[in-house]
Amino acid sequence: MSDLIVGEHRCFDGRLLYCEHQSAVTNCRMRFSLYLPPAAAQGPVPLVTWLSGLTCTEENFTAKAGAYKKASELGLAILAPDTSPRGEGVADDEGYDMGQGAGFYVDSTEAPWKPHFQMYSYITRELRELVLQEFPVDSHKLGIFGHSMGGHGALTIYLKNQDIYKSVSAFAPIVSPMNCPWGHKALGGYIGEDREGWRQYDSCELIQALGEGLHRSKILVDQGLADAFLEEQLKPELFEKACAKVGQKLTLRRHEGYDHGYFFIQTFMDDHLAHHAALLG
Ligand SMILES: N[C@@H](CCC(=O)N[C@@H](CS)C(=O)NCC(=O)O)C(=O)O
Repeated sequence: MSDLIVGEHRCFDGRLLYCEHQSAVTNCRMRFSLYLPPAAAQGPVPLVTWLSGLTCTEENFTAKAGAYKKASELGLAILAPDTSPRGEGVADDEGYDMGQGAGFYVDSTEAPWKPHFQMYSYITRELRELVLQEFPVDSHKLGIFGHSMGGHGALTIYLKNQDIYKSVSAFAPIVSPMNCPWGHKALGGYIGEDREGWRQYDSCELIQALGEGLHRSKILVDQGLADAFLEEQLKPELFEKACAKVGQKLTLRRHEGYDHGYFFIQTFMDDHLAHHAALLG
């Protein structure tokens, strides 16, 4: 048994693991949860990584998304990391939208964030390699999805690493941090005020820059129309336009009455898992 495991629960005949390790990338202890479906007892299974939104730890998705019944049936493993480095020696901000709980899945270049806030490298390199090494997961069948700040993380990480991730989807993603207050604050703080550097973390910019080089897997995005952040922060129409410009297939579903929270997420979770299972095979 892996010595990363600090808690284990049987769940829909699979294993829900809580894990902890010392990260060389974020320079602190990091926690994540990992669901292994029953099929993982027979051999490597596809893995989807879930990236959570602002204020979340690994626990929000694990306890509130209602994902594991379907993941068990489909034979999908799900990895849910924390959203930032944490601890007393780690920089923080008074606001909920910066610092601990708000890593934005970028590699910081600026003080005071740079020594720990390296979430892009942590997710795409260190954590991925650790999970592949320690658990029965198929390195050729990796997908990524997320919510809000984590939707931004999933879309940008997928677009920058299509050799690694074969499927992507998002719930209420921040599609263009270059065009919303959450993004301006986070990218300005973590990357610095030179907006040229922001383009590498903006899914609308990335998709247009890739153009014909795009992987042609369909992207799935769900958005609630009663989401309080829709107009000021999320702006899915910008991603819709960017995808249309380069011929990227996108299913963007707008749902009357749904807000930004995990009840919205759990309502459409099965569709997202089926989307990933179909693309990962
Ligand atoms: N005012 C909210 C804003 C943050 C927020 O809505 N976070 C979303 C992601 S952007 C979330 O998933 N919150 C935790 C939860 O619903 O379990 C708070 O402080 O919780």
